[in-house]
Amino acid sequence: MTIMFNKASPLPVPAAPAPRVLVSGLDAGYPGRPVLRHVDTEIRPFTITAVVGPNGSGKSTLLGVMAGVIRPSAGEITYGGSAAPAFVPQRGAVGDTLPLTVRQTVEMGRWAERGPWRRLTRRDHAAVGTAMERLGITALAARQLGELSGGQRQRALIAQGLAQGSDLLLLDEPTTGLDPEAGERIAVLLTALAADGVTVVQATHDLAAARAADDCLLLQDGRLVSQGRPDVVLTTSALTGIRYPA
Ligand SMILES: Nc1ncnc2c1ncn2[C@@H]1O[C@H](COP(=O)(O)OP(=O)(O)OP(=O)(O)O)[C@@H](O)[C@H]1O
Repeated sequence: MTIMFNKASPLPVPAAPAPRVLVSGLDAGYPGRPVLRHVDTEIRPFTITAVVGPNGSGKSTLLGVMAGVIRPSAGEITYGGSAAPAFVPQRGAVGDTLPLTVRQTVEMGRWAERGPWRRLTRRDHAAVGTAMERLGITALAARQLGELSGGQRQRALIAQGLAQGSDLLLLDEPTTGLDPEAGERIAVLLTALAADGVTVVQATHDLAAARAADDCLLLQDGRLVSQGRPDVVLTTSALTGIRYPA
């Protein structure tokens, strides 16, 4: 007797989602100071990508290009989404002597859409309130930025980014200089944001944060020397090679 099996038709392989950011052949830097050279990479949507590398390797420059504040000298950057990225600069780059309350700081996140001089609408206030709540800083709303701890100030800056309502959040060293508890709080928050559909890219010197990311980009002297899962990128030899303490 011959038993005939129906040949199973192959299951359709789900297509990988389009990258949220696609970087091809990118060169960028500053007048008279080329930094990034021939960078090719893509940022997967709804993930956390850690950009790592030694001081001066070009992490902030890459974020600046993705944020649209540094113009590439060659190559292309394309976005798989319509919302402009929200950029959260290094905490040290934001003067802590500015006479701004936490609420005013977060409200500045609405300026891109509203402009600095127009009154905020009810929708703007709702976005600001939601961002402050999400970051656990509602009770600090009336406090001056300069009176806050490093972790609180960092959360105010992330809330400002969130208030922009973008699904692409670019953060420059969000946990640098924070105590482990404050850093962990931010790490948990970024994970929750990614789960809610935000694509997160963070430049970081924090090895724990890099290891917890979905993807890592390792820069050295402006070149992307490795990219992929953290366990593949952050090998002992790679970390020794870039003079990170392993
Ligand atoms: N505004 C600027 N004008 C000229 N050169 C700059 C400017 N900003 C950065 N650079 C230089 O570009 C190079 C890359 O700097 P970048 O800030 O991107 O590195 P990084 O990896 O983020 O460093 P770090 O870990 O210290 O923050 C460095 O050599 C730096 O000195």
